[in-house]
Amino acid sequence: MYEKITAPNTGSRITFKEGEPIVPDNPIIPFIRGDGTGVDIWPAAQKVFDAAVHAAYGDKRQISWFKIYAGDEACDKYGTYQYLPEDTLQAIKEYGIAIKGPLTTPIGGGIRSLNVALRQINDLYACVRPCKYYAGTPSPHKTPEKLDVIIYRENTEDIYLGIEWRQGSPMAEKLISLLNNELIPGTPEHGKKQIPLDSGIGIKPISKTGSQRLVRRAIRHALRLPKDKQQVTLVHKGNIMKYTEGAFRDWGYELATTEFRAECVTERESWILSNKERNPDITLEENARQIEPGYDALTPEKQAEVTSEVEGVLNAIWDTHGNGQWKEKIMVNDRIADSIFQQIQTRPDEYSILATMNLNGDYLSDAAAAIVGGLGMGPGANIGDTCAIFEATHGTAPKHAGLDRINPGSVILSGVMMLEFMGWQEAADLIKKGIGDAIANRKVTYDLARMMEPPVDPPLKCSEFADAIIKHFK
Ligand SMILES: NC(=O)C1=CN([C@@H]2O[C@H](COP(=O)(O)OP(=O)(O)OC[C@H]3O[C@@H](n4cnc5c(N)ncnc54)[C@H](OP(=O)(O)O)[C@@H]3O)[C@@H](O)[C@H]2O)C=CC1
Ligand SMILES: O=C(O)CCC(=O)C(=O)O
Ligand SMILES: [Mg+2]
Repeated sequence: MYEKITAPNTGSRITFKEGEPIVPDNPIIPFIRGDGTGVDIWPAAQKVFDAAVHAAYGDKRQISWFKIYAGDEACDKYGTYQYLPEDTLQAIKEYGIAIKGPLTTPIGGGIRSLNVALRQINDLYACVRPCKYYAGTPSPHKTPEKLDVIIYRENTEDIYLGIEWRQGSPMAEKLISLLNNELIPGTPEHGKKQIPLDSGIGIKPISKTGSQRLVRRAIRHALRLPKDKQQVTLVHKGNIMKYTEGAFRDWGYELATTEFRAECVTERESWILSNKERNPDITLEENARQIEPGYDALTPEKQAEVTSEVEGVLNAIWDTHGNGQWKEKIMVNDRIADSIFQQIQTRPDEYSILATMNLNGDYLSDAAAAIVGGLGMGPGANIGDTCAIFEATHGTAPKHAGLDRINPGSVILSGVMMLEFMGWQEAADLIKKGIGDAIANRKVTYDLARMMEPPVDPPLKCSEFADAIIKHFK
């Protein structure tokens, strides 16, 4: 049934029920080694995964690895330009959970990005990237231990839809003409704006369905966190782009206050409720004044809108959320994208889950990883309703490829996420302990070694770091 690969002859498939995996004791898990530093990272990571599963479960549980191909390795095996063979797509679909190393984005035509293609083909709509500090990890930040966030990044639309036209192409010219001559003049709020004729054009679609399914997963995750981390922040640039970024925020709030009404409170609702808790006789108008900066400068219509919002909230949730009950709920708030970049630096402990659209989440996940030690410490998962692919935040880091020096930490921590997703918590915990203790004992690769005080010299090789992690299971 496959053209050039054969599944292991031991083990069985992981299946999904209502978005959750059902995992046998001997699952078959496809893996893609990856390009560039994938040659160094994958063997190191696989060694750690196998050792952890064996240490946690003895012979009772075991992963049967199924090698599948993408990127340069696929071209070697399947032929020129065969970056993403049908065999690979079929195996991922069939076995449900896969893990991969980084893949080079080919320059030129064809598939825009193999990594993005894998996420879109499998509808892996949530890119989940936790950034948590391991004690002893060197960081450019003074208090990196205060950052413990999980980025939930929408993974299929926004710039990932990749709808663009090159400057000067007939389609770009046609579209600009349509926009300048019909659509912009036909929309009074656009005034006399015109698109310069020599523009390239990119389209950034943000759908309600795509936004809400991402936020749904983020809220469900928040429900599983300890009480003090039960918070979801909607990240957007809605002050500028109201119908894409602003809509993402609005749809997020809508979902939180309908589907998760019993479990959630929004930040604004919490202000309204606490105003009344502090002063039970507060008028609706005074309450509105306290939640809306510049209330007195608003038009009477706008003031009436805010007052009616206050009344609506009190009528709807005072009984269920008032008198401090809201403090037990998941707090849903929102922050403007540029502000959240400084907030994770200046007030890192005020955030938990950051739900973002695609591009904002791409930037934010590298930035947050930098605080906790860099791209060598940035794991990730791409999750859909019937499939999940685990992979690091970083790319192929080509200048380090084949030198056995790169930090395999991100792929190893992506494996920890995979084991947790499978419910194999004991094995995941062993790896986390191993990484934490190795770092605390200054057993680190070059990237962390150079930032340590005093620097670690010589640093461990990539393969040696894997051994150090295993040694520190005990
Ligand atoms: N999911 C994926 O597979 C992704 C693939 N890519 C692709 O990867 C290729 C290279 O992209 P590039 O922009 O160079 O970004 P990379 O993330 O590959 O590397 C940039 C730099 O980050 C540091 N770094 C990356 N990985 C690690 C690691 N494991 N341990 C320690 N440090 C690390 C290195 O910094 P230093 O040298 O200073 O130590 C490296 O030079 C491109 O083709 C890109 O499209 C990019 C992102 C994600
Ligand atoms: O696929 C790529 O080239 C880039 C992907 C990326 O940057 C990411 O997933 O964070
Ligand atoms: Mg990225």
